[in-house]
Amino acid sequence: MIPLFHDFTDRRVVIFGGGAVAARKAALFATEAEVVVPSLAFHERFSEIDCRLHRTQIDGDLAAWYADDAFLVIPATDDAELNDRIAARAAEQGALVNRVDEAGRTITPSVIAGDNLTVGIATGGGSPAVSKYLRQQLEAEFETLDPMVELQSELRERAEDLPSAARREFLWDVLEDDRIHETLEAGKFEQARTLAMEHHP
Ligand SMILES: C[C@@]1(CC(=O)O)c2cc3[nH]c(cc4nc(cc5[nH]c(cc(n2)[C@H]1CCC(=O)O)[C@@](C)(CC(=O)O)[C@@H]5CCC(=O)O)C(CC(=O)O)=C4CCC(=O)O)c(CCC(=O)O)c3CC(=O)O
Ligand SMILES: NC(=O)C1=CN([C@@H]2O[C@H](COP(=O)(O)OP(=O)(O)OC[C@H]3O[C@@H](n4cnc5c(N)ncnc54)[C@H](O)[C@@H]3O)[C@@H](O)[C@H]2O)C=CC1
Repeated sequence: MIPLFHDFTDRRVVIFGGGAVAARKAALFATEAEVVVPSLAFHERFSEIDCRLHRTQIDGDLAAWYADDAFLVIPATDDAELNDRIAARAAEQGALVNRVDEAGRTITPSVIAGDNLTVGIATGGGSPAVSKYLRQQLEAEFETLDPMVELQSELRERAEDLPSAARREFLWDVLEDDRIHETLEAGKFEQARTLAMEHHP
């Protein structure tokens, strides 16, 4: 499987079923997309998620109707046979389908989303728990690496006029300077920038 990052702004995501798994998917996609959730019942977590809840009984025709203008459809009911039907009707409408009860062609990774840095982790459906475990391990690194992206973006601009080899060396000297990592981790961005500029040729 090949990871591909997609901007979900102005995309519609329809999640069928309102259980715990659906709520986790909704929390992720609602950060960008317009999320609609048809279901008979809704997990309490939905009260904190910015999405539209439609209380309804789902069948194949309704699934096709919802899928018509959806970019991504997530069949997330606890009824595998119903999920099969939703997936088939959504695919007919040309929507992407993310099954939650088996590894299909599209899967949701574990995500760490910083202000600047995004990490997505998947195991091809082999072990979602390992994806989650690695996400938890990497989250600690994020406190430094997320602001590091901001710093590096600035430095790339400041180093625009350097010959490309010198520019690359400057950026890597900053990346490999432990003092700068520690300073960023302490939340002292200005000080990190000053230390970084010491490497500027
Ligand atoms: C194929 C996939 C389809 C998809 O959902 O897109 C899928 C399928 C299934 N998951 C199952 C179980 C669990 N899923 C999790 C957790 C997550 N599952 C997620 C994604 C995916 N899950 C896709 C593959 C991702 C990959 O390739 O790694 C994550 C990463 C993203 C998210 O969903 O938000 C999220 C972690 C988010 C985070 O916190 O970082 C845990 C861990 C836990 O709960 O502690 C368990 C229990 C332990 C275990 O089973 O491993 C079952 C059995 C259900 C049953 O038993 O009934 C199936 C169905 C099957 O395997 O047949
Ligand atoms: N991808 C993942 O990470 C995981 C996937 N799963 C899979 O996800 C499925 C869903 O899990 P949960 O959210 O825990 O289930 P759940 O039982 O909490 O939620 C199912 C939801 O579907 C709704 N529903 C069922 N049939 C309906 C119908 N005909 N019309 C309208 N609404 C209907 C219910 O009202 C309920 O809100 C599980 O069956 C399992 O196969 C489970 C754990 C993790």
